Amino acid sequence: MSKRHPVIAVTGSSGAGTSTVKRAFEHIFHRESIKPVIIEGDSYHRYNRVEMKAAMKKAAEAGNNHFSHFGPEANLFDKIEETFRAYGESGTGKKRYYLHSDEEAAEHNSRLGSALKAGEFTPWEDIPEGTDLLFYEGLHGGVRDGEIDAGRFVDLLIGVVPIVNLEWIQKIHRDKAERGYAPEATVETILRRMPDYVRYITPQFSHTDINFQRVPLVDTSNPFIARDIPTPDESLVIIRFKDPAKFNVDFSYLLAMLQGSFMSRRNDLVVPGGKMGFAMEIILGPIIDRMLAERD
Ligand SMILES: Nc1ncnc2c1ncn2[C@@H]1O[C@H](COP(=O)(O)OP(=O)(O)OP(=O)(O)O)[C@@H](O)[C@H]1O
Ligand SMILES: O=C(CO)[C@H](O)[C@H](O)COP(=O)(O)O
Repeated sequence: MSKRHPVIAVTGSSGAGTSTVKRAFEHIFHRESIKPVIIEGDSYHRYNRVEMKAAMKKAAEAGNNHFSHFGPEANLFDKIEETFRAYGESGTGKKRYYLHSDEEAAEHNSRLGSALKAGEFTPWEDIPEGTDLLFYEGLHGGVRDGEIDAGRFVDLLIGVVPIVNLEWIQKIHRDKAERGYAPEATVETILRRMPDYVRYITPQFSHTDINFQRVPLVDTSNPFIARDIPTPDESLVIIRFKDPAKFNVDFSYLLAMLQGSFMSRRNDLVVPGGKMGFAMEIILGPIIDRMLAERD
């Protein structure tokens, strides 16, 4: 655990909503004049898009149809752990980006003067000096694999976990709207990733400090034909604290502030979906403030 250089990680499956939660954090950082270095989990993929296709084909020829972006073969788990450790020790490290789309490629090409294409990585760059904290958002912020345990160097580990039907609806919609993938292709991806999902994604949520689990209140029985993502008002969010005392969580205060909220278990607070952003601000803002105030 670091005090001088705190590390915060938001971890969740593809389509879970970690990018959406990142935006809530960005509001907190902006309002509190906090200078983060933001690390995107997809930058720790092992292969670019062309290489990944070739690696999947090779694995399939050897009888493995489950080679996926969720597992250790297609990611640099050791580098995630090393980045958290190095930043925690010295506030330094390297970062890069995986360019999902032409828009993202254009943005980085104009910054770097490069001609990178969608599906490629930017070169590794030094993390700028003088940042207040490292903020990771992606698939594997708390991943464990053999000797690797990325979460041991994380000061605040947050899980973003809609129930799985909702996660798939969100993934299918986002992949179509923002990444141009047909729903059938996304369903194939979900199927291919399932063994790694169970082995490497879900176990993280037993080690997270706080989980945000969105639960729809409308029928999502067949996520593969759903036309719309249930709206915030059509959902509840279960917020589960692993150890409320660790972060001085005051449930009475939260219940009073969050109209319509209730406790469903000793550590589980339920809030209306539309209040998720507000709940994040009043829960996470003070935790981050304290983390920064306690820096030695
Ligand atoms: N709380 C929410 N309410 C309504 N829609 C949401 C919510 N969270 C996420 N979504 C929607 O779900 C889709 C996926 O969300 P997002 O892009 O944040 O996922 P992600 O976890 O970052 O995925 P990836 O890791 O693959 O980039 C988006 O269309 C987003 O608008
Ligand atoms: O969201 C993802 C993982 O979080 C993507 O599936 C992954 O980054 C690969 O992207 P693509 O298949 O578009 O190259």
